[in-house]
Amino acid sequence: MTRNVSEQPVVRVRGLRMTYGTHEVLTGVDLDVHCGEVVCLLGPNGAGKSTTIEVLEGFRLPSAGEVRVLGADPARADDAWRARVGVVLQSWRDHPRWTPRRLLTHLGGFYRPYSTPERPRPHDVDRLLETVGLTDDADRRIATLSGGRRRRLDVAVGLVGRPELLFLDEPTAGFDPEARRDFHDLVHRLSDLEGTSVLLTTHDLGEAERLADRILILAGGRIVADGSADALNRQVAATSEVRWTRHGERFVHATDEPTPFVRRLFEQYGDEVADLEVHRASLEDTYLAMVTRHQSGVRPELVEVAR
Ligand SMILES: Nc1ncnc2c1ncn2[C@@H]1O[C@H](COP(=O)(O)OP(=O)(O)OP(=O)(O)O)[C@@H](O)[C@H]1O
Repeated sequence: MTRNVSEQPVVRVRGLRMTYGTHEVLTGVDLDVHCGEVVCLLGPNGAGKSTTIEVLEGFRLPSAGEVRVLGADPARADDAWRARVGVVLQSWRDHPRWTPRRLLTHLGGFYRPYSTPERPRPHDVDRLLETVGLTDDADRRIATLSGGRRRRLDVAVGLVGRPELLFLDEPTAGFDPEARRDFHDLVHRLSDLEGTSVLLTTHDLGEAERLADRILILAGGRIVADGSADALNRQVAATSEVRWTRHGERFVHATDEPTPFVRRLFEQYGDEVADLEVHRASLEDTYLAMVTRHQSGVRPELVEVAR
C-alpha cells in the first residue's frame, strides 16, 4: 500500500492509560493507524487489546491520554462520526427472529443520511450478503445460523455503512478455513479498492502475517513492537538459515545476511546449487520472543522498524 506521509493518521493515540479499580491494564499506549492501512493488534490474553479497541470506538472512557479517531475524540463524537466507523463486536444476539436480509436493511437505513457521492451509503444488501458469503442464508432466522455464519453476519453489520475505518475484535474466531480465507480476501479488497483503514485484534499469527501492513504487539500495558511482519522478524531474530543441496548432499548455513551469502554460493557453484531455501524466523518466534522478554521482567524499548 502506498501512503501519502503528509496525511494525518485516521487513529492517533498518545499516552493512553486504563485502570479498572486498582488494576492498571494500559500504562501508556501510543499508536497510529494511517489511511488505508491494515493494522493488527497482537498480545497475550488480558493484555488490553479489547479495552484499547473499545476506547477507540467510544464505548469506554479512558483513565488518561489523548485519543483522536477520524479527527475527533470518540467519547464525544456525534452520529456523523459514528456513520464513518464500522465496528465488529461479539456475535449479534438481538433480533434472533429476524433474517440477515431484514437486519442489514434495517441497520443500513441509519446510514442513508450520511451518504456522499464518493461513498454511497449504505451498502447494497444483496451484494453485501454475497460478499460475506451469506446469500444462501439471507432469509433464514438469525437464531438458526451456525456460529461461523453468525460471525459472518457480524462482519456484514460492521460493513453495512461502508465505513472509512473498521474495528474488528477477533473477527475470525469460529471461522472454518474457507470462511477465514474469504474474510482475508475481503479485508484486502476493502483496503485496496475502498481505501478502508482496518484495525483488528487476533490471536492467529498467520492471519496477522497475511493481513497486516503493520503489526503492533501490546504487552505490559503498552506497545512493545511496531512494524511489518518481515521487519519485526528481522529485528528480533536476525539469523536466517540457508539450506541447499549439491550433488545430492544437503547443506545448512546460519547467517545474518542471507542475500550476499546466496550470491556467493551461486558465484562459486552456479547450477550445481539445488533445492535452495532461505528460512527467516517466523512471526510466532518473534511474537513469543517479544512477549517472553516482557514477561521475564525486561521492559523492552519499543521495537519500531522500517516498513
Ligand atoms: N469492565 C471491566 N472491569 C474490570 N476489569 C476489566 C474489565 N474489562 C476488562 N477487564 C480486565 O482488563 C484486562 C484486559 O482485558 P481485555 O479484554 O482488554 O484484554 P484482551 O487483550 O482483549 O484479552 P483477550 O485476548 O483474552 O481477549 C483483563 O485483565 C480483564 O480482566
